[in-house]
Amino acid sequence: MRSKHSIQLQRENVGTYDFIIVGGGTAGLTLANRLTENGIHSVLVLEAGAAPDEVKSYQVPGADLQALGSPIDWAFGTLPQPGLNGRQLTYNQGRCLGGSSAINGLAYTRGSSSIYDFWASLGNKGWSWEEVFPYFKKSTTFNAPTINNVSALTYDVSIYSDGPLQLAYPPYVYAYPGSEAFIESVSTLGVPQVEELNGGTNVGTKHEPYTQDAKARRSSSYDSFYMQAKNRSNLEVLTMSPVQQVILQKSSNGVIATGVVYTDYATGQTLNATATKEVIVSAGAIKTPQLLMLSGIGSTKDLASAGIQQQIVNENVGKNLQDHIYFSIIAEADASISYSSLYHDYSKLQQASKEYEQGTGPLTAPVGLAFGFEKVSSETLASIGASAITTQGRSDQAHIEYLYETNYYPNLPTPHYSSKEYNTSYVSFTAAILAPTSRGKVSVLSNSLSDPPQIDPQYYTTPEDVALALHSFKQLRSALATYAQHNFTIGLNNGEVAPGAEVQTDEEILDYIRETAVPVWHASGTCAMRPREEGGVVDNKLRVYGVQGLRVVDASVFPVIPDAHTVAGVYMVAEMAADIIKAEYA
Ligand SMILES: Cc1cc2nc3c(=O)[nH]c(=O)nc-3n(C[C@H](O)[C@H](O)[C@H](O)COP(=O)(O)OP(=O)(O)OC[C@H]3O[C@@H](n4cnc5c(N)ncnc54)[C@H](O)[C@@H]3O)c2cc1C
Repeated sequence: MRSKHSIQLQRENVGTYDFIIVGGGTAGLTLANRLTENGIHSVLVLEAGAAPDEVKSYQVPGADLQALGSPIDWAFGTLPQPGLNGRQLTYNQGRCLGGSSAINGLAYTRGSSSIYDFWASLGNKGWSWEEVFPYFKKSTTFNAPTINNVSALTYDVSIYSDGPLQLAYPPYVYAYPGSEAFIESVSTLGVPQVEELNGGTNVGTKHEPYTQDAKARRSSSYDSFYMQAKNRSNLEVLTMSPVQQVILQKSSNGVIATGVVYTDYATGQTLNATATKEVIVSAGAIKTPQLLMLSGIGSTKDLASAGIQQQIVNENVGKNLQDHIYFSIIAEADASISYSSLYHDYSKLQQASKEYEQGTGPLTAPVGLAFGFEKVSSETLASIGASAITTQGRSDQAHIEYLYETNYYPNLPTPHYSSKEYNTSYVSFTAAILAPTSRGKVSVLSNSLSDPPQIDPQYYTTPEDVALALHSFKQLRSALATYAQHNFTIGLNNGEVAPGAEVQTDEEILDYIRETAVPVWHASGTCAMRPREEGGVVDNKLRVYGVQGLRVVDASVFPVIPDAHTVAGVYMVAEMAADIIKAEYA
């Protein structure tokens, strides 16, 4: 779909704006809203994909996994991963207005204050928790639950405000006993049940709010920031318009970004648009470094091997890729607490759809239903061989996330596709490392946007990451044993079907993890905000080193990945960036 704005733009060939934003995703649409709200600046957003309504079920929280592989997903692939026994993973990223906020798992988590204080300590003045917190708050509205009969549905309304992004607990969890039992089980691991996790202390277990409104519809940046701004006359949004290159001009004052080259899919034309003030790249942590490289900004070796003429040398572009990665222990469970049947019995799915129309039932909630964030003590980190984490300024944060999934997760290998297992239901106990020490890379294969970026996350390639993975597996097994006392699981060994009780030694456990882990899709850090000589691509005002009029605003600027799901941090970065930019052009 093309927006009406795009048709108008095409006809009139209006090509000059104050700001051009590349990518109408999470950060891009947040920024577009804030930069146009004073009515002074004109903004063009160029988005490679369509509007998310192309896949209307994107709005249904419980259909979150169905968006993967659909037309609004880039569905990239990784390079073979040495830490995953050579497996190549699909790497999903949103390709539509709303970007990844339109296809993600909806969890809204800000992370520990110490992460942002750490960002500031890395040479990023202005980014401490105290300074970023108002921007987390500004973007959100929290819709308090109408029923208060669930002990883990707690919240502190003072840390949210009246921003466009809607947050809520799904109606389904009001009456769902499974996640309460999970929270209780995780609390036996030394992870206390807490009232709120988004106020700067990200250690504990509870339900978390989701990016959905009071009627259980997804609130992506498209549904929130874009919908609020879409009729402003100073905002133009072009869908199906991938940017091929940022135009850089050399002058006596240095290199200046003056606009972009983009392809208009509707007409097949390749056009220019001009920015009188700035080009802002918000194409996400995978595509932003790719676009900078295609524009001639990057490492000499990488650009030369791809046949790209270098404009600016920056060895750090695409480096420092950080991500979280999940694995799960899966247990057979009573059908009443599992979503499994929705994946193999269409009558159940149809029933759930009808319930959703009434604002109830399993589709009001995403598949990941309850959370626990463990801060591993320095003593334990030392005893498992992960003490390097403490010396890297990351001792005061959550190191592991525990997540409760109401189905067989990840869905490969999937026993319910075989006839023997057809009617079996499952729940999954999932763990992710939140303080990865491994670092990967995004690079380019050629000088064409048509070639996919080369994604190499390097999961589980450091001893610390492996040690934390093993630790979390053992923690998950004990949590499952507690959970089994509620009689929700079926069968021996607390219902465990994967990997199964025969997997016991560290070597066997690690092999299972390497064979089954999947990304959490939190790609960050590939255009890090840091001093240039310490690995940076942008400064603390998010300006690309060596180029005037060019900024990056998206997950790629995170210098260090937060100990949480990343979307809240992206909204915060975009809110901050908008104020930084508006102050510069006031
Ligand atoms: C499947 C999945 C599940 C996730 N689950 C969660 C979760 O539950 N909670 C959470 O907090 N986080 C989650 N995340 C992560 C979170 O959604 C992302 O970190 C965040 O949305 C990234 O925002 P961004 O602005 O950096 O990039 P995006 O939102 O991905 O936006 C980038 C945009 O740029 C566009 N684009 C790219 N290249 C070009 C080009 N050349 N020209 C024009 N446009 C271009 C893309 O199409 C896209 O719309 C998930 C992510 C995924 C993919």
